Amino acid sequence: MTQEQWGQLKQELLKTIGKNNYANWIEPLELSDVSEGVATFSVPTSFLGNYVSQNFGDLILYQMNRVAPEIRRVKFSAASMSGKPSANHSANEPASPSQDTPAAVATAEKPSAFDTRLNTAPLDARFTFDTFVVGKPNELAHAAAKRVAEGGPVTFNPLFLYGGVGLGKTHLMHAISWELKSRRPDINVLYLSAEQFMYRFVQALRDRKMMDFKELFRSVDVLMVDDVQFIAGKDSTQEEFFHTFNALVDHNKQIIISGDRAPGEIANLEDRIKSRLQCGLVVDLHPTDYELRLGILQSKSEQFAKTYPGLQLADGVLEFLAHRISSNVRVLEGALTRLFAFASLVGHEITLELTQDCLADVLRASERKVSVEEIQRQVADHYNIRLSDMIGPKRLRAFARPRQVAMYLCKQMTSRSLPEIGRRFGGRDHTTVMHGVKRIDELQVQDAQISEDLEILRRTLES
Ligand SMILES: Nc1ncnc2c1ncn2[C@@H]1O[C@H](COP(=O)(O)OP(=O)(O)OP(=O)(O)O)[C@@H](O)[C@H]1O
Repeated sequence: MTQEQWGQLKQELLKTIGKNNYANWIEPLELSDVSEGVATFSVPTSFLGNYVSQNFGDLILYQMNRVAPEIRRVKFSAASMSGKPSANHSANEPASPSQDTPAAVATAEKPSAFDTRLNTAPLDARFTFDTFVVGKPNELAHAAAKRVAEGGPVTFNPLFLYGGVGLGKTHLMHAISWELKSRRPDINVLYLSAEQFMYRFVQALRDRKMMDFKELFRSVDVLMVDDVQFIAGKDSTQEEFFHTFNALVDHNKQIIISGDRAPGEIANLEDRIKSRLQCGLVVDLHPTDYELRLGILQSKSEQFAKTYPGLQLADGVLEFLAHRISSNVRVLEGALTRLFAFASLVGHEITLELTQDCLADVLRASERKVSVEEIQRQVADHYNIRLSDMIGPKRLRAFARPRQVAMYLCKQMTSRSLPEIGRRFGGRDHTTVMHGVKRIDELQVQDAQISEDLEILRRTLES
């Protein structure tokens, strides 16, 4: 197992356990040695080693075995790779006790993993309903998740949550799980990613423990499977998933599934599974809008204020970020974390200027590239006129005003020069464009309708 192979394998792990778990638990691992069938990882603390070993140890071993079948064990050692002492140990101290994850050979002597418990990814303690900010784009998904989390009679089965990257699917699933566990500690809730399902299934096949596997999955009261698109194209796993699904539904057990798109749109997913997934309630998490982003930023900055007491946040900073970072919530959160950490380091109030400095790269990356054509199309739509009339020579006010609005937006939202914009508007001169831009600049303060139009158009174009 080379460092390069480990690097590739980490990417697999990222897909399996999600970005949050990955960043917390896998990223800090350093592969320090592979010899005599044992892969040793250096970890910064024995706590981390312990945790990774318990929760991800066999997953790591399984993944490693795909490229290096000779590895029988993975070991997590709190001594650093370079031989330097770790934070907790002096150079002369022996390395802290490492935590070994037994390989298939060793597990054979132990009680089967299926007899004890499932080694699934742990729930993130921060992902609760309390910390989930609700807005228009996610209110339906939130309401459905809340309903399921009440643990009452099963009304829709399955609940299928879908949406783009970083929009809160995993957060909602963990929240359901936390809530169910606190309301009904007696019931058996199982949360896992679709890849973990596959991994368990493959392991059961390999260890000839299919009966245990089936029993275990059929004994849960609530089954949650995250990122179901992963099993697309994996025939035997799909087959097993289908049977598990049916057995649970037959016994009126709640199932909650998430995916990156609607069931019908997942390529290479068997039709019978698609149709089962569509049987219950299918709800999607829409891309965030400005208000939701602002709400999330406000809620997160209140939490940060507790970590960094005394740190001042200037007015307008959150609004600026909500306006400028329109990608997913993960990016938004990351930006805020960085901003607070940076400001506390330099001991400075978080001003707009500091924000622009500190987050220059994030802001640049999330600059939405809007084209002149897009703007023209949207504006024509908005004013209900034909595109050709807007671009063409007619001077009627009904066309001239929208034309000026479109020119203004092109100047604001693209990097095109005035002559270039002029060319795209039927070969007009750059002074005409300049005049139009100036006129709209004036009008947006005097005319409430124009300023509202601009706001709507900007938002549509940015989303
Ligand atoms: N409405 C929300 N309120 C508060 N935090 C949110 C909200 N939506 C997303 N987040 C946060 O954004 C981050 C990404 O969310 P999550 O991991 O649930 O996304 P996901 O939809 O599962 O993405 P992926 O498809 O990448 O797995 C998490 O830290 C989560 O807490």
